[in-house]
Amino acid sequence: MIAVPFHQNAGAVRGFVLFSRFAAVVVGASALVVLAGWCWQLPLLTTLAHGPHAMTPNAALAFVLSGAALLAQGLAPVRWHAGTWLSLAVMGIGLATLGEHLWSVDAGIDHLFDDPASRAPRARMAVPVAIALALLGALGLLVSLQRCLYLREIIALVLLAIVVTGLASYAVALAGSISGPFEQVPLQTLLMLLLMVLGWLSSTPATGLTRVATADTFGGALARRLLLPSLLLPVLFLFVFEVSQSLLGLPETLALALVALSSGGAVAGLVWWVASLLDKLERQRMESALLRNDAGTDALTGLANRRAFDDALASLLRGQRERDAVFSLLMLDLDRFKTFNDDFGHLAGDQVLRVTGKLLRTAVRPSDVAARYGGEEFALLLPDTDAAAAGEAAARILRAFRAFAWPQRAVTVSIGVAQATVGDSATDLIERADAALYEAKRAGRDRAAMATSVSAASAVVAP
Ligand SMILES: Nc1nc2c(ncn2[C@@H]2O[C@H](COP(=O)(O)OP(=O)(O)OP(=O)(O)O)[C@@H](O)[C@H]2O)c(=O)[nH]1
Repeated sequence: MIAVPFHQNAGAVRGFVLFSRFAAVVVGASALVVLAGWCWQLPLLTTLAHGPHAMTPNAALAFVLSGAALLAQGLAPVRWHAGTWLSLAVMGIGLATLGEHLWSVDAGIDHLFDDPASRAPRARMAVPVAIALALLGALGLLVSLQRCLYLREIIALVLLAIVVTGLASYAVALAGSISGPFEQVPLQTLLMLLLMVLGWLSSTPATGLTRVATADTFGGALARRLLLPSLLLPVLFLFVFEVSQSLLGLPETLALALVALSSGGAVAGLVWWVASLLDKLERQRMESALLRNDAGTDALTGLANRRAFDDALASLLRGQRERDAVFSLLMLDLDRFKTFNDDFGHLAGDQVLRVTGKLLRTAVRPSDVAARYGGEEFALLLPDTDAAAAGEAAARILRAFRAFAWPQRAVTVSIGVAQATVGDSATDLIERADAALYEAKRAGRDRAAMATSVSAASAVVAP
């Protein structure tokens, strides 16, 4: 069972870990076949992939060890496990060969699988392979030890650069002839290296560079789809360049124009692809925002519903605790609404509630929260508003109700006003505003009352 950290895409994390095991098995098994080829002198097995050179036995041994180290990495949670030692051995093989190249000595590392009777010529891996294996061992070592994250990522990037340059040389070779430092590097070595580097990076999907590629975000989705193709694009461009020159016989300027055209096309394709992904994402975001709005809206009045009001109140109380932010609450109740319903019917009553929604929305600022609290009761949350300013807002609402041309008969409203005080809970504040509303009703309706303190009776504002 693979533990998936928060914000990481579970499928991607599992996929990366499985890929790392797959890479370990494929590389380890292929390198074993090459070793078998050397042991039983079967040249066909030593050159698995097309190329002028066979993989040397000590390079194959290093890949077997590295594959085993990568497999052990997934199985052992401790730092110093078999994988750590195996990675050290891989590094040792690379460094020893490098030493032989540098000081022109024969330390015996090239004769590990020689048949003593046949006096076979030495099979020394090329310098780029020795460097790459030393780095591969170091990469495995650092991943196993869970140390030096940045150094680890730098080593992985250097290795990828070596592999891509080598593959690019092969792209040139496919179209013409290979030359330069990668002349003696077998293609299978490059492919095994690529698999191993990606395998080591994938074995810890929640850290370093791979963390972005497994993130459960748009960036993660993008990285998963684009990183590998962008690594291989230079190989493709070089191939196009060489084919157009050596196979098609095009002049260099035309070949360059072809490469420019294909790279422009590739970039345009990528931009289009990213744009279409962004477009899809934006539409999904808008749809879910609409759904969220529906869930927080009262169907009859279009105001915020009770749930949205509770959320807004909780957030304002948090702001008050954290930043000492001032805000006020108005509780409103339509006067004698039962009689209105009885006299003119529920449908006319519903129409009054709709108009009330419109009047409240126009009477307050866009940043205020106007909600239907329940039945014919409404609530207004006024951020950055003290009791005096909230009293003015209440007076404005009363005037708007009086000024409206109600079709059946005049409809009035009573309002309780309370400013939030430090230490208030939602219930405290609502109870104070309700008590003030009760005072307004008791004093004759069509008026507002202020809650003067936490416990004291409300001061009635004259209509
Ligand atoms: N038409 C309609 N009426 C509603 C709705 N929700 C609640 N009511 C009515 O609102 C009325 C509220 O009546 P009461 O709570 O007695 O208060 P009131 O008649 O307004 O009297 P005071 O509040 O004391 O001024 C009830 O008759 C409810 O049926 C609604 O969605 N539509």
